[in-house]
Amino acid sequence: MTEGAIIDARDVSLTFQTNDGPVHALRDVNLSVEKGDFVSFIGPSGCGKTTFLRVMADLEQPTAGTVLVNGVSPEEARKARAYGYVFQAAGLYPWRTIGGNIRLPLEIMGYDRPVQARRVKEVLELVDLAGFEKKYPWQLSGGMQQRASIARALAFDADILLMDEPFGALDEIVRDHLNEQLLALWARTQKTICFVTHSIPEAVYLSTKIVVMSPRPGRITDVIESPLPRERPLDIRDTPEFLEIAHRVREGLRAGHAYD
Ligand SMILES: Nc1ncnc2c1ncn2[C@@H]1O[C@H](COP(=O)(O)OP(=O)(O)OP(=O)(O)O)[C@@H](O)[C@H]1O
Repeated sequence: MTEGAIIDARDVSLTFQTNDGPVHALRDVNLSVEKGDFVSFIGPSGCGKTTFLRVMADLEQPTAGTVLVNGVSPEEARKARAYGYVFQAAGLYPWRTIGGNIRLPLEIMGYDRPVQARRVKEVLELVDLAGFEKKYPWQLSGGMQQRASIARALAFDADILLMDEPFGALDEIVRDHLNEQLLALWARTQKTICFVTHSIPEAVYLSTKIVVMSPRPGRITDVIESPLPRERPLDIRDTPEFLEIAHRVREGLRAGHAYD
């Protein structure tokens, strides 16, 4: 295992057996994520980004290779509640309040009520939703709902946050705002974040490490260590350094594209 790695993937392959034959979702994926990294996975549809996140979260089993999370298997890491997972859609239960949604995993795990109440308050503050505990999801905007789902993923105070295109369905202005807030949250909590996106500017703005993937079979074609400072105002996107990284990501995507 690489020294200091919080996630270590070695020669990971995953083939789905389907009625139309095998689908090679991942082939020979090697990746090391350090504690406190913000890693984005970018690549065309079907290149295995979600599959890789699901392998880390113990929701899929690789066909070959090994993955270690905090030095143990994904299954052991899941049982130790090493990660929170944020999905593409906010996925909040409409019949529960925002507080009730965030509390649900804590209720299931049998946390004491005062602990539940304290955690709900803390995570709502972290995502700037203090005071919205008693609202229902439909009373919140799409961006606020997505923040509530991030709060739910933070409820266990897991070290690792796995985020699968959480802002994909939101308009650009809301997305910019959430990107800024996510960076602030990351700085405050020192979490390790793995983030799937289709957006080059989003990947470059957020990440310390950008993983470029290509499809058929899904594999990593480039890993870019970002030289940008960790503190990033939105207008950093107009700087030559930013544009240079964006250019390299674009080249990586182009090189890996099959055009079929
Ligand atoms: N459970 C499954 N059974 C069969 N094939 C699957 C399964 N899950 C994913 N696949 C296939 O594996 C490949 C990778 O899928 P995956 O969802 O990981 O891609 P992705 O890069 O996240 O795509 P997108 O950007 O569209 O979300 C695709 O060809 C997909 O059809």
